[in-house]
Amino acid sequence: MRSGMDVRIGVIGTGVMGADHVRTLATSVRRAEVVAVSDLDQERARAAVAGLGDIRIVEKPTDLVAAEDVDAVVVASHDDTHEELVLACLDAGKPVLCEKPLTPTSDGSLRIVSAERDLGRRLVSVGFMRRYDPGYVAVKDALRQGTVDAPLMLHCVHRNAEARPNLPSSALIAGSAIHEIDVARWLFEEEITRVTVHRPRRSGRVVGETSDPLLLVMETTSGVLVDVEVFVNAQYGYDVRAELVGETGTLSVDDPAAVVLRTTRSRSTAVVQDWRDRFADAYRLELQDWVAGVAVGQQRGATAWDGYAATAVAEAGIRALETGSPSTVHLEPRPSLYHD
Ligand SMILES: NC(=O)C1=CN([C@@H]2O[C@H](COP(=O)(O)OP(=O)(O)OC[C@H]3O[C@@H](n4cnc5c(N)ncnc54)[C@H](O)[C@@H]3O)[C@@H](O)[C@H]2O)C=CC1
Ligand SMILES: O=C1[C@@H](O)[C@H](O)[C@@H](O)[C@H](O)[C@H]1O
Repeated sequence: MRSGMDVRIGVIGTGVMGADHVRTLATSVRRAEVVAVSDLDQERARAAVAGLGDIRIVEKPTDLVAAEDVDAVVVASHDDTHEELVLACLDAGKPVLCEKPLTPTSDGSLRIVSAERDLGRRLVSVGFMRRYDPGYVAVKDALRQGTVDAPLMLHCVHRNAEARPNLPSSALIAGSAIHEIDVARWLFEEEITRVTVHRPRRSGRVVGETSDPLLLVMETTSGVLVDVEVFVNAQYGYDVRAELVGETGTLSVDDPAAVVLRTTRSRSTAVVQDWRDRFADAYRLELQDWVAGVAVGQQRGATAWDGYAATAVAEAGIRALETGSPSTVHLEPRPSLYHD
């Protein structure tokens, strides 16, 4: 990294999330300069950089990783491309912020953990942005200060307005509930050991075979219970909430709606459409912290180990979904590189 200079960033994948990250980095993150993007779909790449100044489009993502003027990389392409691209970044010795999930399988994440361990320094951050959401951060701070004494349970709601037809049921766990998996590990600073998945009556609004909604129940090492309702065809909007129950009180994270409308004997607030509205601050703060870390040679946010552990829990959840029985989480020993 060039000391005192802006961090020059390349973004791979300029779809929904990648285009959002390009715009946020280019307009709202200090010391960040987006110099290049790459997408299989050139049209999407062009649209993502339009009006943002001099950002070049690189055809092959591996050329972007290798480019001399790229200091650090954001990976926001499809899940099944993450492993190869993150490993290419590690090969090139470049910091990388990879969108969640780190990889679709825990074996793939372990290969990244091994490569990073061999390198002897942490370069990988995973896009678990809720760690930056002011509501979740306030809960973590309150928990640390002992405001509600020891945690006993965490109740979570995770609803999307609608999902694509025939979304695999496993995606409710590996694509959506993986955020709650990460939140629970991060809040309680302990691992999840067992997952049970219940299938309530299926919503008649689901197009295709998806089993929707699902209810996950997870247990942590010390016995905290975490339940997550995942409902990706909830129709009315995007709704993510959580309530932590402690020994002396509760801590809730609700949708931070800005305006309360009172009219003709009613009181209402809007429900957002999707995660880009709900977590806009979290994405910006995550990118800001990542860039600040890259500038001083520090890895920030969720690590490759966190990415691996979350995927291993999601895998246990998918086994539980398929078998109808509780499933134990298998984790390899945590390398010393990830002990702080
Ligand atoms: N942190 C969060 O809240 C969210 C994270 N995500 C994650 O972000 C990633 C992207 O998701 P979306 O933007 O929703 O998908 P998307 O389908 O809108 O965009 C993905 C883009 O990647 C491109 N792409 C695919 N393979 C590529 C390759 N090998 N090289 C270059 N470009 C390639 C596609 O052409 C597409 O433009 C996924 O990993 C997803 O799980 C998605 C939504 C929210
Ligand atoms: O990661 C995300 C999406 O992929 C997923 O589909 C949504 O359920 C999550 O809330 C969002 O943050």
